[in-house]
Amino acid sequence: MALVTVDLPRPEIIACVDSRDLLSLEDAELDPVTGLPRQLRAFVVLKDPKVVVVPYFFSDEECSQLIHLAQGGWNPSMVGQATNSSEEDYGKGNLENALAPTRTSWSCMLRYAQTTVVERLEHRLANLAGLSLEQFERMNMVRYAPGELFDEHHDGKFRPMTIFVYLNDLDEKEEAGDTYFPVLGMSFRPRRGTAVMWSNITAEGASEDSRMLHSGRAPSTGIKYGVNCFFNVSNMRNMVPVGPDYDPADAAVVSVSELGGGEKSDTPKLVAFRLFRDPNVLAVPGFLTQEEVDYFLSSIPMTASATSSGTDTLHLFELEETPMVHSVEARLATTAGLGLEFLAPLRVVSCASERGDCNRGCGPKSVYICLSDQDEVFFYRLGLRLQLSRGDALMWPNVDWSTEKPVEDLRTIRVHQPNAIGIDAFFHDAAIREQQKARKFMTEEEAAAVTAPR
Ligand SMILES: O=C(O)CCC(=O)C(=O)O
Ligand SMILES: [Fe+2]
Repeated sequence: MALVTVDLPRPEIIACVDSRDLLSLEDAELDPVTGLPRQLRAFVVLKDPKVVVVPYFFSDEECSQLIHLAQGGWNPSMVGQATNSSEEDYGKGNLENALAPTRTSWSCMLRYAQTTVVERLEHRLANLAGLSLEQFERMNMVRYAPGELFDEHHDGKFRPMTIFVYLNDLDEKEEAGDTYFPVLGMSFRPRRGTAVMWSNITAEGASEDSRMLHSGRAPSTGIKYGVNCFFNVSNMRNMVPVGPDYDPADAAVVSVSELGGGEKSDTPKLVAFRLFRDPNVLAVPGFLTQEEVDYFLSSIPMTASATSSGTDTLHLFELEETPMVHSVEARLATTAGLGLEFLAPLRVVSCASERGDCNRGCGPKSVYICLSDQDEVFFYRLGLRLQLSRGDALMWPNVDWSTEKPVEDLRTIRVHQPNAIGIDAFFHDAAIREQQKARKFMTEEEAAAVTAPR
């Protein structure tokens, strides 16, 4: 990520920190409602430089949700091309732009407050760091299949603080997959929900603390999931101001299938209706044909059922998996006015009917296509109730680009009717398709079948 300028001596003896030894499950006394310890405990495992470990900082459910949100959104992790960049670029962190053998993991950036859980974690992280929420960068998820790694690097002096949280446990016998600090002589074992926090700058604050060099070492079996929670020197978290939530009774009701007269002709012509100007919410009646709706519904495994109150993925399609999937993807790209290469894999989902639980998606633009006979999507910050029939689509932005910096737009959060099923589609900021094809992505099944040499 960042170039390291100083060569410091490295101790031969390495201290391995297992957060479960610091605080066992029996001692943690988890609250049955939140899944978190009644009292979070932070352990200072090193005084200078200060390194803090917080066991059970995220609950099991919170960890699972983060992994779920990244599904289909994994891109090969990138590194900065330090040799071509100026000191100024490095200082600003404008560097993650190239594939490199020194970083072979996969990454996915979540959106700010993508769900209520994400928003809650953002606040918890800022409290732990003792820094402002505005300095928080979007959560940067990482995934390592066996053999994949992130070699020695420094998170950068433009990031005063890093909190890295492990989102799953590796096999009990697994000794690899740790986070290793060669200059400190310390190694951290991935433990679900455990946070490790350190500062990347010296106490004086002006320069990089070169002792914080670290690597994410490759697991040998199983997949390691984690999330980078970086605090930046600059304000990053810009949000569109939101007013109070609407009551359903005070909202405008629009029947999407009746827009444009509601006739169904033999030669379907797609028309996008703008239902809200700022933010720009579009509705496209009859976006999918009956045949297409049936096809997507038939992808849902018999055993699939929603397991949480939030958005649940029932089936994730591969990119261009079949000619029908490809043609729907291409239609989405044209209608959204964005290139196909930005469109993430389609997911058939069961939708959330509780406020805050619905996944806004990782990208700057979202699409929802109704597969249920009927649904009502309530944008409770816009006061807009949109009645949908099978095949009708909605599109909206998650980010306001009208000024030069991206501003997160939470006005388009929504709820559905209970048990609604549809397709969630997200357009990313990056050409996700090209990137996803640049490296072989190992599925959970493939990863379970391999052991990487250590
Ligand atoms: O995976 C790890 O253990 C550390 C990852 C890391 O340091 C990073 O992504 O910046
Ligand atoms: Fe790092």
